[in-house]
Amino acid sequence: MFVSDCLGVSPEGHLTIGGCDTVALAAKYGTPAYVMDEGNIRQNCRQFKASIDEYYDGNGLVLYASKAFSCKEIYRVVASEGLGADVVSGGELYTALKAGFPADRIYFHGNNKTREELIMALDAGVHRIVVDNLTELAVLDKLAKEKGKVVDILFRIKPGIDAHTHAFIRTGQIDSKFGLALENGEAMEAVREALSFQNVNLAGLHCHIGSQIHEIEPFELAAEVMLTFIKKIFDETGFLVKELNLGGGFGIKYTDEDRPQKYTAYMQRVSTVVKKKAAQFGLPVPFVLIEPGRSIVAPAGITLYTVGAVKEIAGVRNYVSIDGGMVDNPRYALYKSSYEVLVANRAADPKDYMATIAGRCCESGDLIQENARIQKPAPGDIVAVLATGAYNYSMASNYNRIPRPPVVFVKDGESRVVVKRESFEDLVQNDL
Ligand SMILES: Cc1ncc(COP(=O)(O)O)c(C=O)c1O
Ligand SMILES: N[C@@H](CCCC[NH3+])C(=O)O
Repeated sequence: MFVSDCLGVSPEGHLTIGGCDTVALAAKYGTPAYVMDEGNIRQNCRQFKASIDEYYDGNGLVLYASKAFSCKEIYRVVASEGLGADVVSGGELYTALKAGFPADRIYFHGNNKTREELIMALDAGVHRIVVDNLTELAVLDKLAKEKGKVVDILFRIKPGIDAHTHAFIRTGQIDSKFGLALENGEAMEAVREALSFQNVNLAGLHCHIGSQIHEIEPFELAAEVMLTFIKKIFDETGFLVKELNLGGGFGIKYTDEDRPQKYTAYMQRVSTVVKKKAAQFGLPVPFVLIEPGRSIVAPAGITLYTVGAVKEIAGVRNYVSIDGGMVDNPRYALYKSSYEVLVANRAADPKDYMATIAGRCCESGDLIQENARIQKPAPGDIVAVLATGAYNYSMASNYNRIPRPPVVFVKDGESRVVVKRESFEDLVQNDL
């Protein structure tokens, strides 16, 4: 019935998540509020883990790409499910460490890590630093030398795959700010340099072709390109790359139009390519990592808002104003992303009203959805936007000095706050 199977409707016609009534949650925690079903997050972690174990014969690891949603509790949850984590900034690393996430399961990414972040990662003893470019490689080797360490690295490679997704979230093609290109010899030059350096150890390669991808073929192509590069490295230098991180990017269902692939189908088809190519090249199958972010947390989350004014502009459109907007979910403003929206206190009623859901910022583009079909709302109703568990809280801002909403975890009918609502005092705490 809904885009995510953690959602349902109560006998009173209220939307439920993780066995909790969303109208009661809105009354208890206020709105706007992010609500996430911990059970759904854990189930997603388990599905990825089980399928990587099955298709790579236990020779693989799932990393949670924590840019999708980062707070202390999510690191605790994914750590307890046996996943590693991909962090992309000093802030994410700090949060993970504060949550007690084991450093030896942390992979540190970023296309322009600062010197301070590299030092922080070295001091923390993260498992791998994913090096983006030659400048970073040289800086890292020097920093590791100063600390008397040898740091294990992966190189981020652009496999030259143009995945079918929004241009802003496509990353695998040569015209991308991320990583080292194969076409112009830059990637091979980086490998040779790393092999000549004393304080970096080339543990493996990484690629990530983009996000919200529904086809499996681009992932198969990327795996083939990466295996071919591993073979080229072996032939030209004699060095055997033992670890291959194939990134994240698996699409999820935001609306009924989305047709995501089953993750087991992805794992089955991509592992077949990896094994086939390794056999063809006479090389051992590398240790394989994947980095899902969105697909672990997005389906588990919803955002609850309260309706303010409803402006019906005859012959133009109906604006339904909510008490949040681009500050807590900038994805429509950025990418025109589609979402399913409904009135949570009348979830079973027909969606017979066309509404543009407008936020409260001083921006005409502050919209959550245009011309969406929802139940006709009245002021005071609770609106739910579905599948907001990824890239919502993590991309939220304080524009117009609006405090960020809380994050509430639900599970089996119980709820608890894992991130408190920001207060006005929080907003001024760094002001002098
Ligand atoms: C390097 C890297 N890994 C993993 C991810 C996670 O992607 P997704 O949330 O689409 O699974 C991203 C974001 O696109 C990324 O840049
Ligand atoms: N933030 C983006 C995805 C970027 C993925 C990170 N590399 C989104 O909301 O879809």
